[in-house]
Amino acid sequence: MHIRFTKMQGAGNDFVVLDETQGRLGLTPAQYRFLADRHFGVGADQILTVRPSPGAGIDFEYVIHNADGGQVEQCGNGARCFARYVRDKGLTAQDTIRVQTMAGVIAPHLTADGRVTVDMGRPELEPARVPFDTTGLAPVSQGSGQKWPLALDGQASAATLLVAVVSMGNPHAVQLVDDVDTAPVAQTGPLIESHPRFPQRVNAGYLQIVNRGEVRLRVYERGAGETLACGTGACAAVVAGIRLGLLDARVQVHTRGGVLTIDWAGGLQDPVFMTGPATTVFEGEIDIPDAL
Ligand SMILES: N[C@@H](CCC[C@H](N)C(=O)O)C(=O)O
Repeated sequence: MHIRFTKMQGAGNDFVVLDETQGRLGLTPAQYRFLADRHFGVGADQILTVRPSPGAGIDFEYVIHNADGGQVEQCGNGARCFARYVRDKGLTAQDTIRVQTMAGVIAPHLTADGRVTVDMGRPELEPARVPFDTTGLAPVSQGSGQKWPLALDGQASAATLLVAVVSMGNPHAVQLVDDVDTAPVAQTGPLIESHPRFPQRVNAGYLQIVNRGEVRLRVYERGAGETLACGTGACAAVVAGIRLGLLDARVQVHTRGGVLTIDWAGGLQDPVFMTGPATTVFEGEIDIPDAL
């Protein structure tokens, strides 16, 4: 199969974007993996697919596959790139777009300065709904938040971490670290991602508080490994930091690929807003092998 694609990035989290507004390509998980492969395919953390409106009041459907080929509920940096893509391709003239994802409707807004602000919806903090299995665990309370012990068996040190669990439509485990540069992301990230207490696996965030309005963040993403930035990870980390009493309502999140601004008023019904860049890198065409 021969297809056209657009390569995009948001704060260094990179994407292959596919247009299915005129019909489905029908790609298999192996073909998504091929596109994401940095040696044999195009290379990307996620594949984003644009589909037509699924119903009244919704402008588009936004489908997300991780580099491992699995379909996932949400992608924040991708949402900004999605909005930039549909505008640049002339698929809409709107500044604010209502987009159906697996996790519900989100609303990206293209701002005058070229960035995109996304209403990411409200965070979910109930562990069972993240989902996180708390059986036999006692949380450590701090502020209005909770940290849960997570034993990393298989670690030489048999380390027990303390994680705040948050869903932004997709699951996140956020731990506080003194310095993201020395955090053992490559070692503990895969163990947290596949920890049995997270039945749908999890994105592992490493959060360094700089001050009440500024943090540094690294994320080992479910299905993609460490990325240069994770938008939902930034939202989840700021929500966790605010609940733990460590952060104010507006936070600049420094990732390895750029800065994201996260705003959250702090109530459980309040939506989280994420603002950041969305950039087209190049357009291309590729043959995807049928037998993968
Ligand atoms: N990079 C994303 C998140 C993509 C999905 C994630 N890896 C998951 O499996 O939930 C973002 O910017 O939010």
